[in-house]
Amino acid sequence: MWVLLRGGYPLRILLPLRGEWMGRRGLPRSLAPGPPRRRYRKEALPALEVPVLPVTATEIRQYLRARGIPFQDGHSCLRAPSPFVKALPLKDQNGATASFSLFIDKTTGRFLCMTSLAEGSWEDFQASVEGRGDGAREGVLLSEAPEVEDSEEVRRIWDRAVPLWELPEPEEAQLARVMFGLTRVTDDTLRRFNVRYLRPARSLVFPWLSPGGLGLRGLKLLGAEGQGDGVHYKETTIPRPGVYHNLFGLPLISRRDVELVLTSRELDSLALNQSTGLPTLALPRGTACLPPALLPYLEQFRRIVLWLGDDLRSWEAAKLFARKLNPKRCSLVRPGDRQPRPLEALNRGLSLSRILRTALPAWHKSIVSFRQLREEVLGELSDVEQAAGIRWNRFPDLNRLLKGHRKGELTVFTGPTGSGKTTFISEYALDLCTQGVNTLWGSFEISNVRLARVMLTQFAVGRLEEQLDKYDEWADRFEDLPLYFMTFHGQQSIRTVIDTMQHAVYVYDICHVVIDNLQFMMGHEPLSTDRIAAQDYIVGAFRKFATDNSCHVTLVIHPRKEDDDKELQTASIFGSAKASQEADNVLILQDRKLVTGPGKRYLQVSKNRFDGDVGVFPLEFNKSSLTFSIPPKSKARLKKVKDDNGLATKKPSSGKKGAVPQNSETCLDQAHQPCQPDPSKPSR
Ligand SMILES: Nc1ncnc2c1ncn2[C@@H]1O[C@H](COP(=O)(O)OP(=O)(O)OP(=O)(O)O)[C@@H](O)[C@H]1O
Repeated sequence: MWVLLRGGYPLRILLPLRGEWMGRRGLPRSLAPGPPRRRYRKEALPALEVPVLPVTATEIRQYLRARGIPFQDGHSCLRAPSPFVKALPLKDQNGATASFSLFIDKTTGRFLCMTSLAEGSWEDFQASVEGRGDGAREGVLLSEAPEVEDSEEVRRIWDRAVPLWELPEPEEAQLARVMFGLTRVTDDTLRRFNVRYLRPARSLVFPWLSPGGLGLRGLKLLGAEGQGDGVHYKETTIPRPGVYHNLFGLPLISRRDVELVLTSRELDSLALNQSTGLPTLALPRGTACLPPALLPYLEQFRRIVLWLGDDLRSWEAAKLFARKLNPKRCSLVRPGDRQPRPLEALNRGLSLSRILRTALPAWHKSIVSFRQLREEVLGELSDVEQAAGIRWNRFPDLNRLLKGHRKGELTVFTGPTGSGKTTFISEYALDLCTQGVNTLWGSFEISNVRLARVMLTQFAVGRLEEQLDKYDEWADRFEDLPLYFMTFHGQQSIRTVIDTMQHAVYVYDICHVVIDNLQFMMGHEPLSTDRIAAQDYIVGAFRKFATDNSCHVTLVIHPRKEDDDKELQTASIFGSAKASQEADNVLILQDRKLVTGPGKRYLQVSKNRFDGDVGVFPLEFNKSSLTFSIPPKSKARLKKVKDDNGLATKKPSSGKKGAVPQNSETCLDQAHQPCQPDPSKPSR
């Protein structure tokens, strides 16, 4: 992840540009493995695994009672004695709690045994309790052991890294402290958290230690790089981010700790712990996600304060994570000028304990007064750019009209049959996904393989058929996107689809779901005798899902049959007016080939609830890259439009994390570059 350093540190530091000496993970070649690596993975794409019948907390409790297994109800998990360790004699209440080392996630049924590190699905647990299959232990996975190759690399890097105070040149240590904003963090803090420095990569190294602090399971490297007047941080994890489940700081937590401050960066945890003495943990992937696999480690805390950052995205993430952790025990530190992120607060000489005392409870009843909302409203007003959502890199005209992609909205997308709806929506979603928007695809019409092929071509902005030698390189990068696919094909019931989406939001922190298309949910409806009522019901279900889960849903709906030479309108969406009423945005792919010749399409924004701007802009299809992004020759036209709106003169944001360039030239140039990972966004 790249994070722009903010705060009052001297920023004019000359740092080497990344060049030839860097290997695949951004590590010096001497430390990176030799030839490009291919790993065999069973699934090339992260297809979403959902239990056939999702289990509920009530069913889990009933099952445990029926089997005579004692359990305790926790915040996000049930605790029970683990069948994977030898039973301890139960003497007293404390003894019982200690021996209850099995944590069963109340939402998914997945379990983790903290003693043996065995883990598995609810079905695995049932099979082992019932002694089915190959016996109790064979049915479950042991917590993913690092690949040999990874563990060698981890060990090699760790052994070459040294504590900052052991660097031979004091100037080098001082430069590193300045670069990482650590001038006020003491050696003692760095020692307690076991932080080292890797000289050849000019990176801090944060270890991922096994419970008990003995084994080394992985590493995170944090590099700093000069960029203009600023410094960018870049994170690299081993193993790769998807399985990097480290709660940094865990070895320092005692069993008796009942309060915790959760941060989104290791450096923030250092600052917090040093200045408040409170137990603190850092999330492995910042504000991108809170994997449920980590929840058992957080069960012991009666109170958790989330202090994730200083922007609106961190605030949104804190609210979402609090839901998973049980909002009743969570408080949130609101971003604000006097409440920056912990490391910056330390460097500015602010009192971190005082800021913690201002944390707001995450839980409130279903009725709120303006008093509770006023801070939220202020946040939106003072950060208009982030409140408008994430901007597309490839579609500046869409930014001009819709302003951005926001959580909790419903977008309805329609267009004539075969006009390129799937192709367009694939690029539109891919653009957001490359910027760290965790995306779930429900492609009911075309197979995931075909869809992924289209997306990969769009990602590489070119035909891969003719450059198969580059396939692995692109596929490796594509694989690291936070992109998931539902494995449904053909007709599905809306209930199953919503359950799957719910599961994905919980497990993968999905914030954008694409459903292509709604007609595939209508066949199984009990209301199918009345197709219009069925569609209304389904649209209502997606609307509710988007609002309840603060997740954007993009829904493709076929138009009703109209004359070929007529343009579509909002009223052309199949069914009653419900779809357009419920939608926050309505997008129509207009096919004016009869007038303008084949290949020419227009995208019309015909509803925009956020700020009302509607309009139309041309799309030109590029058959080899399957992209619709604005071709370079439209630059002048677009620039004029931007100038007319006064947007082209607008400066890019102050460099806040999450901000994207607004300058139209920048966006256009990016539109036809092969998609390089955006350095200001999580690199996964
Ligand atoms: N503007 C375009 N000009 C020419 N071909 C296009 C254009 N857009 C998409 N295509 C091609 O047309 C085919 C159909 O595209 P796509 O599946 O995206 O259409 P669709 O509108 O989703 O279809 P359906 O109505 O069946 O859902 C694909 O092979 C795609 O590459």
